[in-house]
Amino acid sequence: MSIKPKRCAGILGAGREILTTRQMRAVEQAAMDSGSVTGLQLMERAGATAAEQLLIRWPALATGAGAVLILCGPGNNGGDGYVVARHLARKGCQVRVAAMAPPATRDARAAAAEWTGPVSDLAPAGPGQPIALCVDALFGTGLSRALAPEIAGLLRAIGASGCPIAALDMLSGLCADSGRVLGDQPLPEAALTVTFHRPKLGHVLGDGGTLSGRVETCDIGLEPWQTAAGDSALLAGPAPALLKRAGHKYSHGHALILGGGPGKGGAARLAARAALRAGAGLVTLAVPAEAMPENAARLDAIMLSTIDEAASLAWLLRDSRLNALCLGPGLGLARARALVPEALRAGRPLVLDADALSAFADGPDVLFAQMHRAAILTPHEGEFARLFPDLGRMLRDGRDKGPAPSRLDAVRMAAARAGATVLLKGPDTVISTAEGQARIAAATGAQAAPWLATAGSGDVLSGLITGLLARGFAPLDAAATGAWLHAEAARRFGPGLIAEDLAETLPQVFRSLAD
Ligand SMILES: NC(=O)C1=CN([C@@H]2O[C@H](COP(=O)(O)OP(=O)(O)OC[C@H]3O[C@@H](n4cnc5c(N)ncnc54)[C@H](OP(=O)(O)O)[C@@H]3O)[C@@H](O)[C@H]2O)[C@@H](O)CC1
Ligand SMILES: Nc1ncnc2c1ncn2[C@@H]1O[C@H](COP(=O)(O)OP(=O)(O)O)[C@@H](O)[C@H]1O
Ligand SMILES: [K+]
Repeated sequence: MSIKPKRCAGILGAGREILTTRQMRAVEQAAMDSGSVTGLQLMERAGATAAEQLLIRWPALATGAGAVLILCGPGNNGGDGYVVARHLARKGCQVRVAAMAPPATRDARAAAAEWTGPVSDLAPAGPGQPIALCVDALFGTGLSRALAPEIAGLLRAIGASGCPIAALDMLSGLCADSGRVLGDQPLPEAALTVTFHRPKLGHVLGDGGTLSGRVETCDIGLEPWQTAAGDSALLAGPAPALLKRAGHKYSHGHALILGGGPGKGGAARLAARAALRAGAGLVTLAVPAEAMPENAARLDAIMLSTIDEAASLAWLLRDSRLNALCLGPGLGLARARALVPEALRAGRPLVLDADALSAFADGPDVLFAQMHRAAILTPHEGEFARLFPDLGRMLRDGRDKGPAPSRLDAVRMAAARAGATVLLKGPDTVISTAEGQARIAAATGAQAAPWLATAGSGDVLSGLITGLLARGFAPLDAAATGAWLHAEAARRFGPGLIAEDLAETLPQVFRSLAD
């Protein structure tokens, strides 16, 4: 069978589809049903391209300098492993294959039959034998339950020995649909995961964002059948219209940030500054009268207004140029209970965060009953669990069986229930509209931005999204672009970041987009 080398790319790329296992199988099935390719040919392409990636990352293997241990499972993931073994051996690598069970699918049996070297049991394959690389071909998208303790233990021992692990398709033990580790056995971190056609949810969500290591996505010729996947979650990225077009300040919108009482104004000021830096033409911060002196002393480009009660908000909103609102950061629970219904009644695009969410923890349905489609809720995990206790439990409770429910499943259900767009914050921020259109802003793996775990960074995110809403972005685009900008600013600034730095780094991010 002649195989041409295929194109491979890292995981990132705005707008990239991230597939579920079911979607991946649908694409594969559509390709096979077309008669253009067989399952065995796909396996051959997968194994060949994976072997190529391994040699790009560890070129010394081809000199025979160290042995490669390939652990093969019973399914097609194991089948890929036998193909990798053959290609690596052909390139001069010292290859050892260990199987946990005989191949159990037709394609895996055919791939195993073409591997002419010895195959040992898994047990003696553990540490003690010097190996330069371990290829994990135990389980991929077919993982249906937790790894047996001895298998997880073997992977951990290999990881602890310092030997890098390269996973084929998924690190074994990780649920491909949620990125959650099935069961309670810890897994080591892979140095590299080579996946096929498209990244899977399990590479970016949950533990998968870290445990997958660097993810290389390789083309195996399935592109013509991608449509069989249907609608997918997309990776968040900068919306095409992010750079400002010509116009005066009012053509870029006027954001209204509702702030709280004296001594508690930092969060709302952070949000207001972020809204302005995101490009809103004007930003007004509205606070109670007693908080005016404090805010007036701290603000210049941001305008100030007094709002003491719901009636004064209603009066202010008679100005229809105030086209996006932000309620939550530093607002205070009582003020949130008073102002959120009035803000929602105006029907304008708005962000509800922090206190504007917690204020309704006792009766989330009351909040949802007032919701409209231009609203965006931006809870962190704690706020999410307060508003959607059953979904919070669904994410917290351990799972032995796959597929485990993912953060994306949870946010989709939450958005449908709330009747609004919901953005669930975390290193793997997930966003869904009420209709289930989804985006993932992954700040994990090569795109990690751990510096975002700092007080006030969520307030900045609310402000960024509000600024983009003021500029006229649709809620899903505002949320996804805001989350991407937030993480991108953090990545650019790097270690030492505090919340104030995020908005100040935005000009650099915008400049890089203009280049
Ligand atoms: N889709 C594509 O386009 C392409 C897919 N390709 C490759 O195929 C892979 C998917 O293959 P797959 O469906 O055969 O599943 P796989 O991951 O090998 O495992 C299933 C086997 O494991 C078993 N098993 C499960 N969990 C277990 C556990 N905890 N402990 C013990 N056993 C467990 C399960 O048994 P069962 O659950 O039935 O009891 C079954 O026997 C995919 O990841 C990619 O590498 C490429 O070749 C080409 C293109
Ligand atoms: N480890 C991390 N990696 C990437 N992003 C993170 C990490 N931890 C937190 N974040 C992001 O930082 C922000 C924190 O928001 P939040 O929890 O509301 O904090 P605060 O209330 O202090 O502003 C969210 O946008 C979240 O996605
Ligand atoms: K694997």
